[in-house]
Amino acid sequence: MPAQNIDGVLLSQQLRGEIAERAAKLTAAGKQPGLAVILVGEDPASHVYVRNKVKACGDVGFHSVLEKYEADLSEADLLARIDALNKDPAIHGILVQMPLPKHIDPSKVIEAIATSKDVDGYSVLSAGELVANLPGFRPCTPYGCMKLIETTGIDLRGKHAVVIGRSNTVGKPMALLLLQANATVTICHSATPDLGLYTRQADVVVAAVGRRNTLTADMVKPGAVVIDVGMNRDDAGKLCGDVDYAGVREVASHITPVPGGVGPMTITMLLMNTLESAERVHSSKQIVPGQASGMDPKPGVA
Ligand SMILES: Nc1nc(=O)c2c([nH]1)NC[C@@H]1CN(c3ccc(C(=O)N[C@@H](CCC(=O)O)C(=O)O)cc3)C=[N+]21
Repeated sequence: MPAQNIDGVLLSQQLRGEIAERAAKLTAAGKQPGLAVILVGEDPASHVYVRNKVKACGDVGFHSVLEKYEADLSEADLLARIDALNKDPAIHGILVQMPLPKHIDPSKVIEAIATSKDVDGYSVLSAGELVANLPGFRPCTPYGCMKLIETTGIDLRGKHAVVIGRSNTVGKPMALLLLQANATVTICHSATPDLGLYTRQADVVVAAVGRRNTLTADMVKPGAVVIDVGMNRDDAGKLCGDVDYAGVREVASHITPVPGGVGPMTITMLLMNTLESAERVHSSKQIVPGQASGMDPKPGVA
């Protein structure tokens, strides 16, 4: 029996419905959620993504502002814009679309965003909150992957999850989220000599490599859950993931398609983070030493 398709468009629709309801309550109370999206330069793909994000905001009743700048915008001017948005009470989330032009240091820009508005979850402080199990904004793509995995009903406790890829935006946070859900986690990457050796033992595989056909049917344990974060083009120029969907579908129990899997969920979790920022769900922004709410329940237990 072929794998069940995990439909990221459908799950996004459901979650965006809930987000819209919660947003309407805030708006009625005079606190409409607001997202600012900044785009620098001419990258055509970035223009498409940014347009989708702004449209998604409108669909759930958020206020949004899109600021587009020429590729020669100075780093200082960009930092000044972020500073103004940090202080703007109508804005609860700030997203600076990556990649930035080469003369701008992405790390400087990300760290300039107030942690309370870092809805991408890209800053060092947000990353630290994830590592420490503290409340905070989780990076949208791995956060969305966790929601997709949840729909399969799999209990991750005691399961082996293999993440392929170690980027700061996907692979590393993905591994931490799976770990937090009590999976045993293996991280594989470009220097892993025999990928199949690991993936064949996996109950869950998350592929986030950026190379098509990285995961093929012979590398997958029967019944595994397969999440495809890849965004590549095939020879015909069609969007495809890192997974050989047609082959792996015959072996896995559940699999996400590309497009229509992880991509839409990335935008949905951006909306969720922005909503929770407006609701001030994560109010832990001053970290008080010794009061970390995410302390391990039983200190000393590995
Ligand atoms: N600061 C920042 N935050 C980001 O979250 C961020 C970024 N920079 N830079 C670029 C990447 C890429 N990204 C995508 C989000 C949704 C889809 C998406 O919805 N994809 C659709 C298909 C879209 C199509 O057909 O081209 C899908 O998979 O079904 C894709 C890519 C967010 N990114």
